[in-house]
Amino acid sequence: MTEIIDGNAVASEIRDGLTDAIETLADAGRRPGLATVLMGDDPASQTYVNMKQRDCEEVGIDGTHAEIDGDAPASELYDAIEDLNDDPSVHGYIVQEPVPDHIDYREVLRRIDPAKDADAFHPENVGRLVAGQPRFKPCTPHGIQKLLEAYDVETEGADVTIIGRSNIVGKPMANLLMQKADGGNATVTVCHSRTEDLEEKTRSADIVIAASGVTELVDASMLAEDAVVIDVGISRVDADNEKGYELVGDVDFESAKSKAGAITPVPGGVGPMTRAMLLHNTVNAASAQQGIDVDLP
Ligand SMILES: Nc1nc(=O)c2c([nH]1)NC[C@@H]1CN(c3ccc(C(=O)N[C@@H](CCC(=O)O)C(=O)O)cc3)C=[N+]21
Repeated sequence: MTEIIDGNAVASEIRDGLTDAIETLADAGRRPGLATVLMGDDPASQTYVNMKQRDCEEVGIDGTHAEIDGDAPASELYDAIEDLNDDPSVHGYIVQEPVPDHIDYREVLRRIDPAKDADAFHPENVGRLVAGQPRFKPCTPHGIQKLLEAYDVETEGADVTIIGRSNIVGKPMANLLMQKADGGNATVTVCHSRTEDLEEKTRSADIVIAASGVTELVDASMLAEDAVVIDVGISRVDADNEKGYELVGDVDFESAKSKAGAITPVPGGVGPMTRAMLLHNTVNAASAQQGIDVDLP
C-alpha cells in the first residue's frame, strides 16, 4: 500500500509544538512577531501571505503585513526593510517572492538583518547552512526533512535525487541532506534542465524530490519500486471550478502513486510544512533575540 504523506497533519503537530515556546517568550515580555512584505499584486502570493497571517493567529505569533505598490521605486522597499530591521517587535520577516522586475531580489536579501531572516535566504545564512552551522533552515527543505522524519524515512545512506537547483529549494535541500547530521547523511544527486538522462537518476533513487516547476514531470516510469516521492511543485493551472484554477505538482500523482512506497499530495503535502517552518524560524529568532532558550519541535 502506498502511504500518502499528510503534510497538513505534520504541520499541525509542529504548530502545536510551538505554542509552549511562544507563551514562554510572551510571558517573558515579548510575543514572537513575524512580518510579511509583499510588493506587487501577484494573486498566488496574496493567497500565501494571507495563509501565513492566519497561521500566526492560530499559534499566538504577532503577525503583521506590509504591502508595497508594484510600481514603487526600490527605495520604498528598502525603507520598509530598514524599519523592520529596527523594530524590536518584529523578530522575523520575509519579503515574498516574486518581486517586480525592476527589483533586484539579491540586493533585497542583503539588506535583511540576518538575525531576522525567517526564510534563511540572506547570504550569511546560506553560508552558515553550507558550512553545517545553520542559524535557521530554509522553510521548504526544512519542512521536507520534518516530513521524512515523521514518516520514518531514513536519509542516512539513502540515494536521493533532487530535480531542481533553485536557491529556495533544490540547493538548500541538497545541502541539508548531505550534512553529517540527523536528517542528513544521504547521497545526493541534483538534476536540472541540462541533466542528461533524468530518468536514470530518478530510477536509482530511494527518495525523489521534485522541485523543478515543470508540472507532472515525474511519473511511475521514472521511479524505483517503493520510492519515496516528495512533490514540491505548486503550479496554478486554469480550471473550470469556483476558484478558476487548480494546483498541480511536479509529479503525476495517480501514476507515481501506483509505484511509490510513499508520496506527498498537492495540495496538502509540502506547502503546509513550508508555512509551519516559517513559524518555527520566527520563534527561533525571537528566542535568540530575547536571550531565552526554548524547546522547539
Ligand atoms: N520569500 C518567500 N518565501 C517563501 O517561502 C515563498 C515565497 N517567497 N514565494 C512563493 C513560495 C511558495 N510558498 C508556498 C507556501 C505555502 C504553500 C501552501 O501552503 N500551499 C497549500 C495550499 C495553497 C493554496 O490553496 O493555494 C498546500 O500545498 O496545501 C504553498 C507555497 C512559499 N514561498
